[in-house]
Amino acid sequence: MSAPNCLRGLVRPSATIPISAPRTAAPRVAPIALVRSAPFSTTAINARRQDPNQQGGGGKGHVRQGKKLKLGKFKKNAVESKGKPPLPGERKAYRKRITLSNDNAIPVPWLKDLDADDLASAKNIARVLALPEEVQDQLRASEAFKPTQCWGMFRKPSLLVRKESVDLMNRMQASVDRKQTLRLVVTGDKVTGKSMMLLQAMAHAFLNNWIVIHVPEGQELTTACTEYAPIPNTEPVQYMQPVYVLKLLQAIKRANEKILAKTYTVSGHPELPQNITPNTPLLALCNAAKEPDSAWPVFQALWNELTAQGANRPPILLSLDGLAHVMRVSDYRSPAFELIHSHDLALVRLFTDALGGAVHFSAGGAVLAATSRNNAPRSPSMELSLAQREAEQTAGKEAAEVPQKDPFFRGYDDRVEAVLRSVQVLRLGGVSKLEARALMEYWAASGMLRATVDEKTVTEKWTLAGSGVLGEMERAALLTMRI
Ligand SMILES: Nc1ncnc2c1ncn2[C@@H]1O[C@H](COP(=O)(O)OP(=O)(O)OP(=O)(O)O)[C@@H](O)[C@H]1O
Repeated sequence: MSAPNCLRGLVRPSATIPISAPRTAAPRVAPIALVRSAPFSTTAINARRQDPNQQGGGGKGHVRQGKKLKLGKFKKNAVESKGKPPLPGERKAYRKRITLSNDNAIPVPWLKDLDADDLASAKNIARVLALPEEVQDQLRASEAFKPTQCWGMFRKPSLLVRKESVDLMNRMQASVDRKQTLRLVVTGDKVTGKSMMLLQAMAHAFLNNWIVIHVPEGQELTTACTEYAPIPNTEPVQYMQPVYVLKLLQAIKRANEKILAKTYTVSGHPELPQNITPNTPLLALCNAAKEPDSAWPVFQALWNELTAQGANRPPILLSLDGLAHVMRVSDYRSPAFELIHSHDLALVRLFTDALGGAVHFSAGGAVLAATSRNNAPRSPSMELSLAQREAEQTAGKEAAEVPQKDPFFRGYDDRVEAVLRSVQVLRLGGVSKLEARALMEYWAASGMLRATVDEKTVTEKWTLAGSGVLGEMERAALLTMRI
């Protein structure tokens, strides 16, 4: 209300009080004391409500009594704040969290820990063996366990020794005996146990004092989710991924600490931030990488040391899961905004060179890769090369026709074919009924399978799981128990 109106309201006599009420003979005095001012109000309706004489609608103005249109009556109440939002990376850490033990599972009395040569021994086929604690730590540091696997259901992380496991470990052992490098790709249908086969190879390597370098997900290198920078003086230009390499170096250090402390450099590395002289433990060399900036030069120095010819080195296992991701053009772009081929990323190049046979380990070793069916881009050249190698491998046993390129398809990649020209292929399928029974007996002994394990149940689950595909068997038998 404006100021003049307010003042007028204060002095105006009320309409209900007669100005000349006490008509007496007394001299007329202006009845200022009797004047009642209208109550202060903000609107005409309020003024009427506050005025007792106007109650009941006696006034001239119309007060609407019925329903009123209320805008926004269905608007949700503001959501209450539910505390602190998760920090960056917290959700991902939760998603990738690995639980290796379940206190509610029954301990299996007959479960034995793995020994150095258990995985290479044919007498252990169709047996379930547990991972020793030290190896669990090493595998965890290398990120060999996957959140999609069923580790969190049992008291102790254990694995089934398959016919193929023994075959692979024997090939690895034979290559070390001959001081050669086994180059092999594990492939097969969905959830047939390819990642688990890599894990078994790593467990065998750790138990036999090899140095293990493992790239847990090929896609982390090529989907443009980590920083990259061109490496000076490389032609054609190669790119380093400093943050990823620093993480990898730390994983290598944690997983191979004991063996790196006992292995010494053969040459000096004055180019590194911390001057490394000959005869320094490789562990100290790994420790020289404190910042992403120095990670790639340190990794290169470590790799040169590990592959130094004539030096006293332990056998080396280099492995990668999700091969298809590194067998294609990556999502990174060059300064000219052209897509970068995965093999121009220095770390991927290092792996593909080793898989292609360009690297020789002085004490022998293995370069292993596993394909994945869960999350993999199409790589026609990789598929074709693996099919060709497989056909060539079986050619001696049966007359298999080697698949040829489709002359009308233009999506083949020569660089991929060159890498996979001479690799061995290990195809995984379902397990035998004997192996399936061993695993089901372990599930039942742990209290996770509430059925009598007999011929009928084993056959039922084995058949339901597409002839013993391990991931499917878990789905058929343990799905209800999955945490
Ligand atoms: N040797 C084994 N012993 C016990 N369990 C196994 C073994 N091999 C595979 N499994 C189980 O089978 C499931 C699938 O295994 P894995 O993750 O290795 O499959 P994969 O072939 O790598 O799958 P994808 O095709 O999705 O990449 C896992 O839950 C794992 O626990």
